[in-house]
Amino acid sequence: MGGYIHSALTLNLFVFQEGHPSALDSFGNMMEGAKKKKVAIFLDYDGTLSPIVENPEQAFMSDEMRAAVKQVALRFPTAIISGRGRDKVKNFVQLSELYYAGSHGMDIMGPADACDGVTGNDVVLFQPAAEFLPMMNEVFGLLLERTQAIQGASVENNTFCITIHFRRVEEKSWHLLAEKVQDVLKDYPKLRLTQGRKVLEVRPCVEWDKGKAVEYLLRLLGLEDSDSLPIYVGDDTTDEDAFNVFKNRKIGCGVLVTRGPKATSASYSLRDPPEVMKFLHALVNWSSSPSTTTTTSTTQ
Ligand SMILES: O=P(O)(O)OC[C@H]1O[C@H](O[C@H]2O[C@H](CO)[C@@H](O)[C@H](O)[C@H]2O)[C@H](O)[C@@H](O)[C@@H]1O
Repeated sequence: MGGYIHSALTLNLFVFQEGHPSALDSFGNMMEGAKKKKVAIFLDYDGTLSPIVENPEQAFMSDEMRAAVKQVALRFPTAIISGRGRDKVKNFVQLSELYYAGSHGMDIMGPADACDGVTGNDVVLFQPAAEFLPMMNEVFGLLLERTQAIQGASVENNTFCITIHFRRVEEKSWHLLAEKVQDVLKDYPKLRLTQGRKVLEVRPCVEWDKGKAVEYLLRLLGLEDSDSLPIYVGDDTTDEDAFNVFKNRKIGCGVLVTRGPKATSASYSLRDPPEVMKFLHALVNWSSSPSTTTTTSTTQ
């Protein structure tokens, strides 16, 4: 019996890898069409640049990863697109050369020197759910209060999104936690509940997600045409919104970070953050190779 299950899993993985080859093994193919194109890089944070850990406050990225992202950002317009609050993810990444889209893309900021006529500090570019801020703070307080009795549960304020973590909650209490969250939301019809990796997330009912944030940044950077090659690397269900933009518009390359087979709209895969780092190094080497003539966006 165990042998059959093992063979079935191996077969599933084989089928997945056929459809979503490794972005490292297929790097040449992936970048073949990119010569003379304007490349832009979009990176998710948790599970992509940093490992998934029990305590979300300790999801640090390594110095090597930071150095790799910095090298990429010096060569291509680069953005971090995260479910975390913008300031929080920026504190983890600690690089000023990047665009940051926090709260699943609902809080977009650019480096001042990349924004017309602005010098000095970072510039907030777009907040499609700005009016929800007081409501989000109110609901954050209620969720903290109503879930505090559940051992291991924690609530994270991600500005335009509230994340309820259950990674450290006993499985038998997951249902109770979900009920408590739904109970709070009954009084807030303008908020909706989504799910990520061992988290529930409360978001405003606005038509905005990581995919919309990527489209916004592509427009801003003048990278919407077929002369561009945007690449998005992410590991979570929320990253599928960005992969779908590429798939529907027939542009770019989506790269899913996963150890096992998953339903995805990405075209390529990588196994874990160490492989993501190798991929970033490959991009840096590729941009420096003599046969590569990349065009840099004028707004970068
Ligand atoms: O869009 P992302 O940058 O991937 O952010 C998504 C959520 O990531 C964080 O939670 C996840 O990582 C934690 C640390 O490894 C882990 O403990 C948790 O179970 C994961 O879901 C972050 O804490 C959330 O706020 C983000 O929404």
